[in-house]
Amino acid sequence: MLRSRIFTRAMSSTGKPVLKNPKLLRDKSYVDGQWISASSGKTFKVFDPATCQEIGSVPEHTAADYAKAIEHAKKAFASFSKTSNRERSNLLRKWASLLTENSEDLAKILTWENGKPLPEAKGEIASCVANFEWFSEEAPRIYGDTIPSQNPNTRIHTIKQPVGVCGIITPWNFPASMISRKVGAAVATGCTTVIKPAAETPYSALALAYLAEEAGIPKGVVNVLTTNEHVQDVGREICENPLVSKVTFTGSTNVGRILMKQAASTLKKVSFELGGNAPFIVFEDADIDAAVDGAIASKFRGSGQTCICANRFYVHEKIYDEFAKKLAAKVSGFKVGNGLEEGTTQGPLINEKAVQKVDRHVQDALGKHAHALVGGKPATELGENFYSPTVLVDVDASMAVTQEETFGPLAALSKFSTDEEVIKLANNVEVGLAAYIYTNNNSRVHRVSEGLQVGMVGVNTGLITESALPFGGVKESGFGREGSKYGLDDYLVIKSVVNAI
Ligand SMILES: NC(=O)c1ccc[n+]([C@@H]2O[C@H](COP(=O)([O-])OP(=O)(O)OC[C@H]3O[C@@H](n4cnc5c(N)ncnc54)[C@H](O)[C@@H]3O)[C@@H](O)[C@H]2O)c1
Ligand SMILES: O=CCCC(=O)O
Repeated sequence: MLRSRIFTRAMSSTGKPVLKNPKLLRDKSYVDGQWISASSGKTFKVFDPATCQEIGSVPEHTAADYAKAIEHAKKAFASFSKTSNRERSNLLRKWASLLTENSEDLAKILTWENGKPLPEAKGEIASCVANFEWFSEEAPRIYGDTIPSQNPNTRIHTIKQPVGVCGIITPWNFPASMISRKVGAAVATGCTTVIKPAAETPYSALALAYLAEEAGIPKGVVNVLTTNEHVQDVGREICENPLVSKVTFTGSTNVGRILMKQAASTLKKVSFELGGNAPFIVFEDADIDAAVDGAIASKFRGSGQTCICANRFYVHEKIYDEFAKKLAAKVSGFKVGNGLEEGTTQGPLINEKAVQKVDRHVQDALGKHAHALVGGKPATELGENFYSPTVLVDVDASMAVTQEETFGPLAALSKFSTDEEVIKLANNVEVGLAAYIYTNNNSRVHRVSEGLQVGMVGVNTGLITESALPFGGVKESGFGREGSKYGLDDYLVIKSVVNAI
């Protein structure tokens, strides 16, 4: 029954999504305007996390293959860095409109390899379009300054120039939008790129490369190469190759630490978006129904696998029981299944390891004194990568879920009584990406937002991401801001020109 519904909706009898434009599904890497295999001829397999069926194979590139791509990107930089800002703006606009034209197909590919429900995948593609449009609007406005000198016989002005070749390393949880936020800024500024997508989700990245080619982005500017077993050597190559000027990475804090050490050898510019452990705080004066909706949006998007997902819920003791009951009721109404099936609200996790991590957090909490209002175990009847959306109550700071990012569909609820107490609890972790607060007290909004050690605060909303938002964290969640009016800064260097007259 389940499979037949999936197949009638989006799949052919061969198990591949029915695409209007089959050319979007690429099984080669894109380097210097050519579609290439790995120099060894080796490939690796990619699997659908919902069915565990093979999707296909893509090239298994070595560090030496990436080094060649970096050389091409360096060569392309010589001319691309000299193009006009308007020209680059137009290229980004064209790329954005091709994404819009192909958005249904791109979303299907994304769901197929990542598992998220199709409506969420469509939302992710729309966010890529928004990122490219945003940066196409920023590109013509890269201004320098005229600065009054202390010396009456000297004039100072600054120009902003592209930093150079950018190494881009991205995760599987947003296989398209994490690339678009980085490559959009790179193209806007005149940088060239070598992109390493996650091995779990290479097809969205390759489809973006295909549309870059169609948009007329010059060869060597956008290079996408896939790798799986060589990831550590490739990471080292990107970080240590002297032709690369900047490394931008989204992923886990532990890998961020490795890359930062490696990039230190050539003192590259780095910007890192790393793991989070977002607190979601509901004060006693909050609109409880709105807070429940916000909690669902923040916690369960991507089955809990976004870096800004709420991870720790702190609910005021006066409204705790009501909030918990309402949240559990909504979560029990979720439809868990294959993301390509109509009506699915929760897809699978990316792999078995992810399921094990969620279960470790759940069992640790249950083994202490937490209780499950809903869920609490893997949903093996749906497939090996599914976990039942879970709400736990009576959670406290002794449990792993409050200290580590779960990255899965587990809402863990603790009680608090005072503002000071909850701010302390919220800040008692090493990371600081996002936080959410629900309150109708305006002075509390300011006090608490200012007291939280994070890069982004959602106030009475569980959804904060958009291209206008300076996206990024503090503490061990990394540094640098993507999107927004600041999103180009990491791809530019300021040159000061001092002119004696
Ligand atoms: N801050 C953000 O914007 C953001 C966004 C998405 C994910 N994340 C974080 O990423 C984590 C989940 O994603 P993940 O499991 O893919 O993380 P990950 O760090 O394991 O992988 C991210 C990327 O790094 C690559 N990688 C892994 N080891 C590497 C190495 N030694 N050298 C070079 N590259 C290497 C992977 O192949 C992938 O492309 C979560 O902790 C999440 O919070 C953060
Ligand atoms: O994982 C990163 C979050 C990205 C987003 O919210 O779109």
